[in-house]
Amino acid sequence: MFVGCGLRLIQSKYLCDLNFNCAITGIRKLCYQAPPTKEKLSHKIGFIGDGNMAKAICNSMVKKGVVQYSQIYVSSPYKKNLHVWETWKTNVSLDNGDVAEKAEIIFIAVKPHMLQEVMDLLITKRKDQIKNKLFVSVLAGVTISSLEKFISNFEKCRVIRVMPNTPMTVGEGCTVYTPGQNVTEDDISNVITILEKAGMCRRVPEYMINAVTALISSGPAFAYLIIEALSDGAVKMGVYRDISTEMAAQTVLGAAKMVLKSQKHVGDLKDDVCSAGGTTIAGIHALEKKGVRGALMDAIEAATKRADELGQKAKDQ
Ligand SMILES: NC(=O)C1=CN([C@@H]2O[C@H](COP(=O)(O)OP(=O)(O)OC[C@H]3O[C@@H](n4cnc5c(N)ncnc54)[C@H](OP(=O)(O)O)[C@@H]3O)[C@@H](O)[C@H]2O)C=CC1
Ligand SMILES: O=C(O)[C@@H]1CCC=N1
Repeated sequence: MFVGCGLRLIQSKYLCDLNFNCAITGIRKLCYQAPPTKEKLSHKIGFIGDGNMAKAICNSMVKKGVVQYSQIYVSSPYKKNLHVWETWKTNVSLDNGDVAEKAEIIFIAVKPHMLQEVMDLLITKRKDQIKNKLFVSVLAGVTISSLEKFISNFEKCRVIRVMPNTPMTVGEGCTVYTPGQNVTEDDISNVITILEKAGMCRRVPEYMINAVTALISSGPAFAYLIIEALSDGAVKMGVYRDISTEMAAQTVLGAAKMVLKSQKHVGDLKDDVCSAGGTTIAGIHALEKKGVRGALMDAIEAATKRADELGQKAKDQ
């Protein structure tokens, strides 16, 4: 079928195949195979850690009707942090043990360096009360084997490592997950019900997850920087700031949708915009002279290496 086709055609056909969920094998097939999701969950969902990621997951679940705020349990040692959760009428506690004891699906959403302290306290204070739970880690870099070291202290507990991103707040998230051993199909179904309603959700083998963390979890920050810089350029050339930022964001959003929906290779889409002797190719030349592609590749490499380091630190603890 592809004999004599250019690489771009093969790649764009490949993207279509992925979109239509056909003709894929091996690890790629694994990425797209998942148990069916559910409409709603009746479980109590816990968050140990009350920050940006916990809020993004909680609010996207509630917005999509997967759970109600009354099903959410959240803890932080700092009362001031819990105020906003109280206004949502979730169940709050200053003791992580309460959340681990009451909730059935528990998101660990603290910073990676806090993991040891948090889990050691749970083991010391609540080991016998915490049974049959599903722990879901969003910690950058921290491996399933590091997590299972702690989880194995609690009877019949299981762990899934997920890597989400904050755009799930607006229903445009991108999340990956890797199940630990002993996780059931129903566990996976419950977790992807939460994640898929908030955007794209794919399973990946664990060896990919740090690079994917760089791409999808750090990626929004890279995209914000690019949008801000595009807006700065327009301001420099005389466009008002408020409209330039809005237009820069909509342009990036539109370009992203073209990549996902047009079934064309991303390079062909770029070429479609570049008229011979026109404005765009002049801009592309300026970007290439500054090494923008290399800079973005370096950003993914640096963020991946940092996730590797965070994972190593957690292992060494
Ligand atoms: N932000 C993102 O886009 C993404 C983050 N992640 C991961 O999510 C995790 C959380 O990140 P993020 O939400 O950004 O971080 P935040 O700092 O916003 O949230 C962590 C929260 O945990 C609180 N906290 C501190 N100590 C404890 C404790 N002992 N028990 C319970 N809570 C505690 C912190 O309080 P205080 O601030 O007052 O110390 C803070 O509010 C990290 O592991 C990160 O790698 C993954 C993907 C994307
Ligand atoms: O910067 C961080 O470490 C976290 C994890 C990925 C996105 N934010």
